[in-house]
Amino acid sequence: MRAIILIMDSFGVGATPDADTFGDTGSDTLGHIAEYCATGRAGQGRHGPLTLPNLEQLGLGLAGQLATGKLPAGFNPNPVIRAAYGAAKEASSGKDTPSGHWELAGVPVRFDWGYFSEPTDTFPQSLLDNLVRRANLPGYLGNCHSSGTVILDRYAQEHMTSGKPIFYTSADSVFQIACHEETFGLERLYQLCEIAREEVDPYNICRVIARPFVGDARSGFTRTGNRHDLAVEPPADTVLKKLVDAGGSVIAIGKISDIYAGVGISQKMKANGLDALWDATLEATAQDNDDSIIMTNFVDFDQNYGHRRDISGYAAALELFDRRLPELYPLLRDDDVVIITADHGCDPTWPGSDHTREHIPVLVYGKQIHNGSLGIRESFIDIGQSLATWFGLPPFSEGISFLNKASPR
Ligand SMILES: O=P(O)(O)O[C@H]1O[C@H](CO)[C@@H](O)[C@H]1O
Ligand SMILES: [Mn+2]
Ligand SMILES: [Mn+2]
Repeated sequence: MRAIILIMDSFGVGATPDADTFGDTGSDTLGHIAEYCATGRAGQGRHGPLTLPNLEQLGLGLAGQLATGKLPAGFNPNPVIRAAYGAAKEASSGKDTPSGHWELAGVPVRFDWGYFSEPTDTFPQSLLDNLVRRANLPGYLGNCHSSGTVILDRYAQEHMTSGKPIFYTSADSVFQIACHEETFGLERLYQLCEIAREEVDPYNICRVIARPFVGDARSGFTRTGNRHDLAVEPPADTVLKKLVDAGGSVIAIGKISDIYAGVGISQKMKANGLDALWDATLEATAQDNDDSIIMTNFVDFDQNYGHRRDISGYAAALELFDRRLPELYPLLRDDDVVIITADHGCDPTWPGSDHTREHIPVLVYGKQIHNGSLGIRESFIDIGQSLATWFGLPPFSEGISFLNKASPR
């Protein structure tokens, strides 16, 4: 038996009851994209209503309706349903990527991460001094909150001439370092991030992220697929770790391995871009790998469209994802389950550039699945608990399974 878990990074389906504590009441990644499409306000590079026929059959529109009370614009109120569908609230205190991923693997993050919250002069001087000394740097640029593309417009040229790395953060518990792959060097950036990982540990920071880029002032600067996240380890055993400990395997595609700090991962497949991530997912699913979890993070939704507040881009990416989905079906076996979900929201119509506190969709497809509503799930932990049940692993102390133990072939 296998579980194929597809994380549509940042694809929320409507604000949770606790969204007010995050300033996110009314945010709705799916609902707002659908509304903008339906009213002709998402027409760059695409046109018309948001068209996701395959996800609709898995209950996406109804999951949105469960979360918000309102069917997303353009969705059929009575679709043919081929899956179990629901929407889940988050138990973790943050709305960041690791919290979301760890929680859906059974391990919520109830402690508070450390944050660098000052908008400018953001990082403690002693941290900056230690980095300059230990990595032998000529200084640094940034030292502020910023979107990762905006900060390149501001500092990339100066970085190239001075050799000073760009340090920045966001509302997340992150220390991000942007450097030019050629002038600064990719390996040197990774080494700097290793040092930074050690230096931010006392501040309880979840991730150090290498954000390499290429280009020049004339042709513009672009970030590359060589991003690398150095996360701390999950605070308890995830369902991935439980499966590997029991002799199964976990195939991590895209940034999944980074997010779980490599813990509970048997094999990594890197891929850059939605199509390449789909190709890798299909390749892994086509292999004979019984007793395994295949897990893919589709980061583009978040990184290229959600944070960039690019509504048309997000809609087009969803439509591409939906078009590729049917390629998965012929590769599935009778004792496989597919779970399509997310880790938080990132409503591209929302002010600012950060994540939004939202329900995630929980779409569950497989021959052994009873189609129909799973309702509102109290936490993402239900996904991890369901996987523990499915694979016959030791259960988590909380979370309610929506799966039965798989009947093997
Ligand atoms: O603006 P960029 O660099 O894409 O940063 C985004 O990516 C980081 C990690 O997900 C978050 O801090 C978020 O703000
Ligand atoms: Mn994320
Ligand atoms: Mn993000």
